Amino acid sequence: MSMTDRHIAVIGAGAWGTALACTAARTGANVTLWMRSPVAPDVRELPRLPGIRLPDTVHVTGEFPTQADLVLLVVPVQTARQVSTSLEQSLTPGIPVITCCKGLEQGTSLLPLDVLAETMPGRPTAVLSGPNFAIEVAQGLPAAATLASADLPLAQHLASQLNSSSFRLYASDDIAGVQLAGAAKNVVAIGAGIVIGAGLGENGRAALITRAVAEIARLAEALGGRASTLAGLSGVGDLILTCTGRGSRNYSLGIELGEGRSLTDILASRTTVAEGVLTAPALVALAQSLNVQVPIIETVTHLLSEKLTIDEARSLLLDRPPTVE
Ligand SMILES: NC(=O)C1=CN([C@@H]2O[C@H](COP(=O)(O)OP(=O)(O)OC[C@H]3O[C@@H](n4cnc5c(N)ncnc54)[C@H](O)[C@@H]3O)[C@@H](O)[C@H]2O)C=CC1
Ligand SMILES: O=C(CO)COP(=O)(O)O
Repeated sequence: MSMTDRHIAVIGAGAWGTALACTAARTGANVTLWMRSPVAPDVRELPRLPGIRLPDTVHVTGEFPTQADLVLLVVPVQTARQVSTSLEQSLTPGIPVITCCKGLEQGTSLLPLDVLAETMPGRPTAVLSGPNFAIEVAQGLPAAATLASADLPLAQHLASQLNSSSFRLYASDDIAGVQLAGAAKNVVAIGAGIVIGAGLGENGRAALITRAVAEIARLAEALGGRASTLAGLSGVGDLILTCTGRGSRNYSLGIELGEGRSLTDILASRTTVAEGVLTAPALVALAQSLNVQVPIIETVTHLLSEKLTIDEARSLLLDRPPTVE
């Protein structure tokens, strides 16, 4: 099959789905982009990424695909169960689905691939995660990400299908580590934003990010993942981007919280998803069930639910007994 005979289906036309449709089109594939409220076929600019013109080989549709070479699921993680359940009814068995969601399901604390194992049993699946602001990927600026599957040859095949000269993909088989890193970095980014918004300084932010790596690595290992994954694109890579880049919705939400705005006010003024807000309590529940200590993630969760003030949170983290690194 030539590269141009391929069909990549993208489910979800938010910022990230729109960007992934653009990068998939750059591989030479034909792309269908599923939208809840589809626009007319001649509309070439979508609301979540204004200023980005969709390539001619991207076709926007309101119909789920029945056939494709691979499918990217790019919806907010809290809707992954509902959307994948509907998708499963039309998609031919055996077609691989790659989740691009970053977060844990509220209530169950399940990682996206565990949700798909329930809604799409038996289907080959993988996860895509890395330091990737949608707008830059859509513009074709250089970026890289990890594509992980429990089946490494499948991960390598899928990575080769999405790889291009602007979007470089690395294969992995550490699905627990990659998914957990992608979920947790959103919570850590809220914490990093709070540090900056409250004027606590860049030293504090660097310390918070670094100690969070240790926390996430412990959790990843408890779930059967590898601590070394945290040194990769889905770990430190995405923490660097999301905990320092003003383009991050989670980090900017944290900054506003640190400046004293209430979570309710901030969320009311936004239309885009900040996955860390609902993932934070789900991560705490997961850590408790695995008996893993996650003081930073727990503190951010308490700040979000206003169980702690910023002053109390600062004391709680800094007054912990000294330990070895
Ligand atoms: N924006 C980014 O730079 C990146 C986002 N991600 C992840 O991708 C996922 C999606 O994020 P974005 O595209 O940025 O979100 P977004 O906030 O830009 O858009 C979300 C989209 O999902 C749709 N949607 C909401 N509820 C739905 C439902 N019940 N059924 C179907 N569609 C529904 C909305 O209409 C909207 O188009 C998140 O898990 C995010 O963490 C990952 C990497 C980069
Ligand atoms: O996942 C992202 C970058 O890798 C996007 O981060 P935000 O969801 O915080 O904007």
